[in-house]
Amino acid sequence: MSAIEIAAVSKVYAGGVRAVSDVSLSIADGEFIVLVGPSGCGKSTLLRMIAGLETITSGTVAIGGRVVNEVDPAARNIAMVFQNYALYPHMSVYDNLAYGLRNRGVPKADIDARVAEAARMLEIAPFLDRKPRQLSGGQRQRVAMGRAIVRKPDAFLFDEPLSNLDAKLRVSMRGEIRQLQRRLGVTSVYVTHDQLEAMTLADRIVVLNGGRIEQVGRPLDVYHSPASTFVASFIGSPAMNLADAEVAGGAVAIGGQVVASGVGGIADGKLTVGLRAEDILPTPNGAGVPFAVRYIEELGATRLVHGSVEGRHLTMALSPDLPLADEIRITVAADRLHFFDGESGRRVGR
Ligand SMILES: Nc1ncnc2c1ncn2[C@@H]1O[C@H](COP(=O)(O)OP(=O)(O)OP(=O)(O)O)[C@@H](O)[C@H]1O
Repeated sequence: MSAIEIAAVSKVYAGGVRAVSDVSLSIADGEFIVLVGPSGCGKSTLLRMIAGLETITSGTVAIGGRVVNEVDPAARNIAMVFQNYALYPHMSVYDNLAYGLRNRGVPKADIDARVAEAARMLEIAPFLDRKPRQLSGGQRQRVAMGRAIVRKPDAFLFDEPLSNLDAKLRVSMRGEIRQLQRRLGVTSVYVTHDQLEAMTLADRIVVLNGGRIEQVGRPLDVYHSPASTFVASFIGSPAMNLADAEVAGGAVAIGGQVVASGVGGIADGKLTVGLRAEDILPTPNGAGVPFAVRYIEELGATRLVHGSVEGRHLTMALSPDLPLADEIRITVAADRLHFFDGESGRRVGR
């Protein structure tokens, strides 16, 4: 087990693509870090630099206090789990698990014990004699995890390990990975573009945008206090509503309609206001501002109502028990609003 220290790391690929720019991050021993962001934001490149599969253009990566920039991947004592499992098709599950240990000259009795232990933890003991093609996707993913575990690495690196699985299996494997990581206490770095996976797995989320860190924080802190419009629209489903707004004397207006008043700590002027779907509230008896309903999505436990205030698109989440109407009136809890600079998109105020 080891801490990982990433200091001012950049990656420029041949041809001049700047994939990672000046990223610094301290990952504590035993911590589960999830790198999340849209396609092309540089998360795989950053992970591959930690693994040693990609050279580092500038900056340093240290694992367990040792700078590893020039250290071979095999000598970094990390284990990588890929989305395509990377199992040897002609070998049995047992041999897939034992392969790396045999190569390192680990005694047979030791190998047997480690494989048995991993197989028990992952509930793949009945399949040790099978070939990978005789397993389901979820079982193959477990074997890939097992191969990482038996090596007793200083860190696990996961590159979208669940993206080949169907939605239901992804949810259950997500839970398994989280519990396993907690039990083993191995420092882990996990790459995904799925914000829900990031929210549910991470001790801390690292949101990347264009090769730079946009925000680092615990999942709920990022959710409740996004540092920018980019993070606000990326973390959370449905995405946070963002609208141009005018603040004057603590009153917040969207399209001239005052949706909240008594807002403290925000200077008068034009801003981007952010509001979560669940923070837009229907008002009874003609109070609040008119919200024109466009269409509705029934999700079972909640109902997403898409509509607009003065032509500005907003989505609200309502209880399915409430009666439906073409026009509802709404308000917003003043303390639930987020404010962002209209130009830079950075969070302002609270
Ligand atoms: N070998 C390479 N040579 C040149 N450019 C590359 C190379 N690999 C990646 N890139 C570029 O670097 C940027 C970051 O790519 P990277 O694969 O790290 O992103 P990502 O966030 O992991 O995306 P995805 O979720 O699609 O895998 C992209 O613009 C990509 O086109």
